[in-house]
Amino acid sequence: MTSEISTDICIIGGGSAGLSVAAGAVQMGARVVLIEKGRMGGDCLNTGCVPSKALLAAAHHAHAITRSHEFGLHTSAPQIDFAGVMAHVRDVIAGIAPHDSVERFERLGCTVITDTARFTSHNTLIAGGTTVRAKRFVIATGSRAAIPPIPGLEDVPFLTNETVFENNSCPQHLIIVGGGPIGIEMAQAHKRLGARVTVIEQGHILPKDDPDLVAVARQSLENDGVSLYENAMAKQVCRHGAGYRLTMTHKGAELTLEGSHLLIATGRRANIDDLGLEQAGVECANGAIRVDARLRTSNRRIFAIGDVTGGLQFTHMASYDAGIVIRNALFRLPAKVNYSAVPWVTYMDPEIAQVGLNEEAARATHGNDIRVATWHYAENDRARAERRTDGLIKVVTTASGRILGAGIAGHQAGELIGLWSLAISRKMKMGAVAGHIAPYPTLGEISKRAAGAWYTPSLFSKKTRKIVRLLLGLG
Ligand SMILES: Cc1cc2nc3c(=O)[nH]c(=O)nc-3n(C[C@H](O)[C@H](O)[C@H](O)COP(=O)(O)OP(=O)(O)OC[C@H]3O[C@@H](n4cnc5c(N)ncnc54)[C@H](O)[C@@H]3O)c2cc1C
Ligand SMILES: NC(=O)c1ccc[n+]([C@@H]2O[C@H](COP(=O)([O-])OP(=O)(O)OC[C@H]3O[C@@H](n4cnc5c(N)ncnc54)[C@H](O)[C@@H]3O)[C@@H](O)[C@H]2O)c1
Repeated sequence: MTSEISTDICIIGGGSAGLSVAAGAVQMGARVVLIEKGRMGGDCLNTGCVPSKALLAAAHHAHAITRSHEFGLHTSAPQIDFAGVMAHVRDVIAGIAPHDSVERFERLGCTVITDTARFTSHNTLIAGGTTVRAKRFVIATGSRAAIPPIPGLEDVPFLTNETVFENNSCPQHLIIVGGGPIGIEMAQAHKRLGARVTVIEQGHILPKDDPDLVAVARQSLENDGVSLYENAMAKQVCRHGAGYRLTMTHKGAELTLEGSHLLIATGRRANIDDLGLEQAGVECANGAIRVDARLRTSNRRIFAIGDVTGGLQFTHMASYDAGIVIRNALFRLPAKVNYSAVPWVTYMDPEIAQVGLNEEAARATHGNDIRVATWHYAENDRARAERRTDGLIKVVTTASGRILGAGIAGHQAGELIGLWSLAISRKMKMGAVAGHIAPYPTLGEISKRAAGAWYTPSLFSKKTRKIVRLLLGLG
């Protein structure tokens, strides 16, 4: 049976991006059709942020137990029930799922079609037996794991983010190809849950982060016992018994590893195939949908947001993009994206967080006319009390003190980065952060002290001392 629907907005993809537009638009009075071919909630809920953070939470708990003696507490080593850990992961997903469910979106007033969408013309698509005509479309079809051209890989089964959370038994030896956020989070999670773990990275780990922060991450992984091979090239993979044999070159030598499990985490590929983009007049560039600053595609009535645009691939960016689309599509406002204050966090322990420009990027855009202020966790009383003294904050400013970027490697870095995100988006100077009152003893003082450190050279200079002595001399 076929049917036809005419609507205001039709959204393809029920992940973070699509759901954010749908929930906003329908509650603002638009008629919304939402089409999802798989699980509502997309990657973030089912195979991304939520399961990875739930797995990491279990891993960090296990690790904390092993450190109990540092606090004068004596416990035995944690007994890790890997299947139990995975049950916890699934329980966390199940707890959040109702919020992203078909039922909730139908209650909000959306028409939800659970099928695959494909454009048939500039203003029509088909999903299952339904033809949808809409004034505006939003493509939010996300991304999937990109598979690198390693000889032999096409002939062996391997894990990606889509399958790694379905594994119920602890890998004896997990080999991870790719040292980006997925590879590193999964490496630490599995190591702390009892697996032997090896990471093979063609460059250096966490390449999008500041090298000073990455050094903290690398040390932590090495302390945990993760084997890291950086600047290593995987050459060949094959089956070996029930596991895998991987050959790589590293520091000029050829090495062979044998592992029980293989996880590929080498980046993402936008979901643009079989969408009928040609019929819709939507152009792609570099394997992703090309959009302008208003997130419009080459067909001005079709927007694209989230991972499918190949930009910054985070859930918070999917929601941010959704807000821009709502302003453009519903209110006809020419709202444009501004990505100057986008934070991101890798949730290893300690966390690695960045917002705005790191030192290298700031030098590339502002030359050497920048200043860098740092402060170390070891100088923070709360960090000492918690025995979490590894790490630092690094803030980059213009010569006049306008904040360009901040990076934090340390306990709760993800919670601390919000202040800097606000500071950059509000174009604040270091004085604003230096002048605020931070409660004692909190890790938040690290931010204030970094801002204070920025003033140290001028505050405690010969000139200041001269002025103070002069003023005191007045009586
Ligand atoms: C392991 C992992 C951990 C991550 N951790 C974090 C994190 O901690 N923090 C963070 O901010 N980000 C994280 N991310 C990134 C984050 O998950 C993504 O940026 C986000 O999910 C992108 O949302 P999206 O809506 O663009 O795409 P998706 O979530 O991929 O949703 C797209 C949806 O479209 C559907 N679809 C595709 N094609 C069609 C079609 N033709 N018809 C109908 N439906 C279709 C898909 O089934 C899917 O449900 C992580 C990603 C991974 C893989
Ligand atoms: N905490 C978070 O916010 C979080 C967590 C996980 C994922 N994500 C998002 O998902 C995206 C994808 O994550 P990712 O880690 O898969 O991708 P990524 O692109 O960030 O990192 C992939 C890494 O794999 C390496 N690589 C590529 N091909 C290789 C090869 N053949 N051999 C060895 N190494 C190779 C790259 O050099 C790179 O370091 C991230 O960029 C991020 O946007 C976010």
